[in-house]
Amino acid sequence: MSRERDHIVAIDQGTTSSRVMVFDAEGRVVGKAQREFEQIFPRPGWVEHKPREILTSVLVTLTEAMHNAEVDASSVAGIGITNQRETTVVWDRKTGEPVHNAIVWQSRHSAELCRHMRNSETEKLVRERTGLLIDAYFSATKIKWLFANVEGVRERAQKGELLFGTIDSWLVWNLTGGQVHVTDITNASRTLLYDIHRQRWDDDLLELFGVPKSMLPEVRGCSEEYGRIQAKHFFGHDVPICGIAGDQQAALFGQACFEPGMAKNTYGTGCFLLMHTGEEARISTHGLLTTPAWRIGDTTEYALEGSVFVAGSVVQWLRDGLRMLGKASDSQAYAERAGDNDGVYMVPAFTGLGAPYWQSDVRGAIFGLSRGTQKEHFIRAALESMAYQTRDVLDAMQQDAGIELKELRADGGAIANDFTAQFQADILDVPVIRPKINETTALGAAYLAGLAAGVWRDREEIAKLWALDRCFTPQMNSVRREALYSGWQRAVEATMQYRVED
Ligand SMILES: Nc1ncnc2c1ncn2[C@@H]1O[C@H](COP(=O)(O)OP(=O)(O)O)[C@@H](O)[C@H]1O
Ligand SMILES: O=P(O)(O)OC[C@H](O)CO
Repeated sequence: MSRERDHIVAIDQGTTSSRVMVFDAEGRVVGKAQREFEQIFPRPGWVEHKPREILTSVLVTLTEAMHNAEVDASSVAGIGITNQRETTVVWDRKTGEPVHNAIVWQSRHSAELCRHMRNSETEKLVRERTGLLIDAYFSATKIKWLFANVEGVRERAQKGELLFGTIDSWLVWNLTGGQVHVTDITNASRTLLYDIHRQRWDDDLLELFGVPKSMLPEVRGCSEEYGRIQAKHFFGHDVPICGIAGDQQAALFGQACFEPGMAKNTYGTGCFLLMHTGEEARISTHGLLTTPAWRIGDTTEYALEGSVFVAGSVVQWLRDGLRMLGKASDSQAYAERAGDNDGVYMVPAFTGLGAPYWQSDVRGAIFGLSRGTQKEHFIRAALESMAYQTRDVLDAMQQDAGIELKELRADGGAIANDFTAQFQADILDVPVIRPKINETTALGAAYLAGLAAGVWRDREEIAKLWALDRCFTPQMNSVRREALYSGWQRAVEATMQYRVED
């Protein structure tokens, strides 16, 4: 067993599971554990989690991962946390008891409330200060929903009895025994309450959403010590928690996208394309979000983000909902067998459309069915939808940033699929490159913690650890590419004609 402090533990608290990974100083995974937890769907389009179950899943996987790694807790220099962003927890500052389930990022609880809040003035204010837009995706709308719908919550918050946090805050508060109520800039920036330019909670936005400042966490950088995990949770060692970032920003860091113009796309439940834009916060005019990439020391860097709500989860739906697949990876063979899409397009707008459309009251649709349509075409259309949605956001991003992408660094469960990766390269006409370590989210959190703990010296050292698994180069001719993509654009147009009440 190693005695030097040269390991870093990363907690990756995701939408469907909690994962913990133990990394060594070469950035290699030496142990890991993962646990799924309950997804609660109280109504169509609504998603909730139990905050205490999330905490338990983290504590259990933390122990399991350390056992699997066979390293002593005394060799761990620090813990990094990365998390599903925007998901909202409100709890009692004395007892730690949540006032409600966590309201999850994709959930449409606050969609109607957002419709009432939107006008040219509020939209301008929000866009200029936060880089976001008024959508049920973001935390402040979920807090407002809790105030309006859960008895006594607004009053208790006004009396200073309650705390708010995204999942990182909830975890740090609990892991430190209720001592530390913090978040980092990347998570704060997704609340709709944080001015990303001045880098502080914004009084006008607090007033707009009716949120008392007393319930908000202190906002810190991404790579510094926030507090120490209680020894009882970590084999008797109170190791520092010294890295925090939202999962998509952590993946950007884990992919070593450190230069302006570098971009990564993570194909998980949803799909999140982030392009590093340097120290400049560019406000999008094409339906994208502006978001801090990280703050390290006194330097804040920014990214443009295209958030797609449904990507890998369309494959989960084929597997669990339609029972068309035994396992997600079987989708590749079906798609290849189909040969082409046979004119079939699937628009998986299960919880509305995110970037660049931002239409919460549309739902999924499938087009181009004929008597000859087979299961293979259906599955292929589902996989192709991830690539088309990515093209939608990349086209918008290239216009916003004025930068032509040279390559796309890809990660996440669904890009393990070679068909998807190749088709993505073809539809973008840009090489898609997959790193050896596909778990870049956890890796990013580990790097941020490891920089603070002194395991890695600087980003140059980290960039050298990035290693290629496979590069998918575009093979499709441009006539076919544009014909396919124009079919997709017509399918999206038609989907947006059919509105539901949400
Ligand atoms: N080989 C595959 N082909 C296509 N989709 C896949 C494949 N493997 C996993 N997926 C999809 O990827 C998602 C899991 O990716 P992951 O990065 O673990 O997601 P998250 O972090 O959002 O929970 C699931 O939605 C699953 O359906
Ligand atoms: O948990 P993931 O990987 O689906 O990511 C969720 C995003 O952070 C939501 O903004």
